Amino acid sequence: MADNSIIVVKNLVKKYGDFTAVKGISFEVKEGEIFGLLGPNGAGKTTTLEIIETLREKTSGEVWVNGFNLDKQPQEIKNVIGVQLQAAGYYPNLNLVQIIELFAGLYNRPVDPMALLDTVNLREKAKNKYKELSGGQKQRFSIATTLINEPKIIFLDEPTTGLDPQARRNLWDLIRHVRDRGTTVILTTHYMDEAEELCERIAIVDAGEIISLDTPTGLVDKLIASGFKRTKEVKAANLEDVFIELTGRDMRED
Ligand SMILES: Nc1ncnc2c1ncn2[C@@H]1O[C@H](COP(=O)(O)OP(=O)(O)OP(=O)(O)O)[C@@H](O)[C@H]1O
Repeated sequence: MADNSIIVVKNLVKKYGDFTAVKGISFEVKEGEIFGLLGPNGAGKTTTLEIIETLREKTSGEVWVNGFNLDKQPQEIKNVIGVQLQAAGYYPNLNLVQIIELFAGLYNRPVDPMALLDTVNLREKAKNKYKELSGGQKQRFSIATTLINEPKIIFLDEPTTGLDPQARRNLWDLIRHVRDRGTTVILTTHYMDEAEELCERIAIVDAGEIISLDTPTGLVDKLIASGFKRTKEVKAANLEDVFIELTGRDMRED
């Protein structure tokens, strides 16, 4: 294991009955990086993530997180990771501060809810209920919930799905900010631009296998070196550039 690998996955297999969703994958995530699992629907990204998070049983293989073995030290792993708490929406009558306090209680940790809400730019929504937030605000709040226990690693499953371009950029900035504070980030996405923009290294997952793993530039260079040529001429801007240029980078009531 390389010294700076905070996650090590070896020959991980997950079967659901007769169906093998994860087919013996191996990869390492380095401390302090943003690592992406990129792949189409059903590739096995969420399954892989949730096994590492101790939320799903694996069929075989080995996993270490921060040096802790998944089979022997799951509680130690839970203590150093932050997961998105989907349950936030189950508390319709609690406001954001109360939800944070509730989860901090579960983690048995003191927390400063306003400081945490500041991190994700939601201070002014502190007294609002979760259901009153927009899609982008919900996503930001869900990132805040990963940070409650001051984890070494956070896991984000499709963090920007369903957001508009401004909100996506805002969330990318937030994820980079979290990483800059020293937290390792592992995320899943099926957006190429997100992986390219945000991730230091990407594992491309398809049908339960890692078919390539490298930096975004490394992946593109490999393809070019193989003789690949685009059939269509590429313009210096794309439709998303047009949209951002016309509507601006400012956040909406996301
Ligand atoms: N609990 C389960 N029982 C049976 N099959 C499952 C279960 N969870 C996932 N699968 C199957 O395993 C495969 C991988 O699913 P997974 O959710 O890990 O993919 P994914 O890459 O995260 O996809 P998506 O991008 O759609 O979220 C899929 O074919 C899915 O139907």
